[in-house]
Amino acid sequence: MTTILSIRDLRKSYADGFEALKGVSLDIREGEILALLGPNGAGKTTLISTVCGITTPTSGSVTVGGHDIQSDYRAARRMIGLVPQEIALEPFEKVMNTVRFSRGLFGKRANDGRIEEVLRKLSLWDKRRNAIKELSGGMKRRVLIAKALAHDPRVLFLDEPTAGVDVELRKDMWEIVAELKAAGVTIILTTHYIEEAEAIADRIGVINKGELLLVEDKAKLMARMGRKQLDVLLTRPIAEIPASLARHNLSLGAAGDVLIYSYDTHADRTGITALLNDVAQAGLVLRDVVTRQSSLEEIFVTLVKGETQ
Ligand SMILES: Nc1ncnc2c1ncn2[C@@H]1O[C@H](COP(=O)(O)OP(=O)(O)OP(=O)(O)O)[C@@H](O)[C@H]1O
Repeated sequence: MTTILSIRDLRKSYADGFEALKGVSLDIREGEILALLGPNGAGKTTLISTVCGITTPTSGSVTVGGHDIQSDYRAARRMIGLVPQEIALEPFEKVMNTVRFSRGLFGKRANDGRIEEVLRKLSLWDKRRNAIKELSGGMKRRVLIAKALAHDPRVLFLDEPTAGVDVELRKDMWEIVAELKAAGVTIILTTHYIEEAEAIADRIGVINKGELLLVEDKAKLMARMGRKQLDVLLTRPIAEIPASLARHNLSLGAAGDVLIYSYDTHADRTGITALLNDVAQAGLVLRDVVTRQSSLEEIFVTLVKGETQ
């Protein structure tokens, strides 16, 4: 698969000396959707801003489609679209003009047919003659996307695209992202919503304190996430797990009164029925059973916590 965006040992120290990126390296494949997860202040926006040429890196390099973002910035920028986190739009400007203007900024020749397509896709066509200030918050977000798409970028960055939007608009956004992917656009989005990453990403990257902790295929992470734990609480502690239960791969809690069973929720059979039968056959009496799901969120929290220790 072709690499469209290559980030090498990217570092960013702000004027006050704060190191927001501590050597991030990442290759992004053409046509994929990568979700970047990270707590507040992790460096997600700094990373996106640097790649998009809004922030200057302290060191390291970034190429987009082979174009260096510093020495060949015009060509690099033309390939990129950015939907920023904050809504910064001219309130009195008309929707159509705002989007037209964005296209012009990238030196692309005017193409109202294309602008119409983009506005229709984002359900903004009926609002094209309205001033920005007459739009709802959700529509303003759509305008931000329309602006970012106006020059037909190959790589689209979405910084928290669905923060504070309603469920319907979130679903619409996901659909738009899926359509763009189908059209071959590479998408990098930051999000705080784990379910958003689950719903639309091909790969997931976790960033914390300026460092990329993990980049992994979502399917693999989901497999990890699919693990569930069943705690079988016993009325009386036991010294060891009976041999008749060996096939269930159980572990025994420290106090000897909990049998811990880990299983895959995606498997056809969880093995719970057989386990509980065997537990009863072994003459053990249950006090309670408790299940616990290890989620992507937990994996994320564990990773981020591990870093701070
Ligand atoms: N201009 C600046 N000068 C100094 N420090 C900055 C500047 N911009 C950002 N930072 C700091 O860099 C760190 C990373 O900020 P950044 O906005 O990249 O985080 P983020 O992961 O996008 O967070 P959030 O999820 O809150 O949007 C933060 O500690 C922030 O305070």
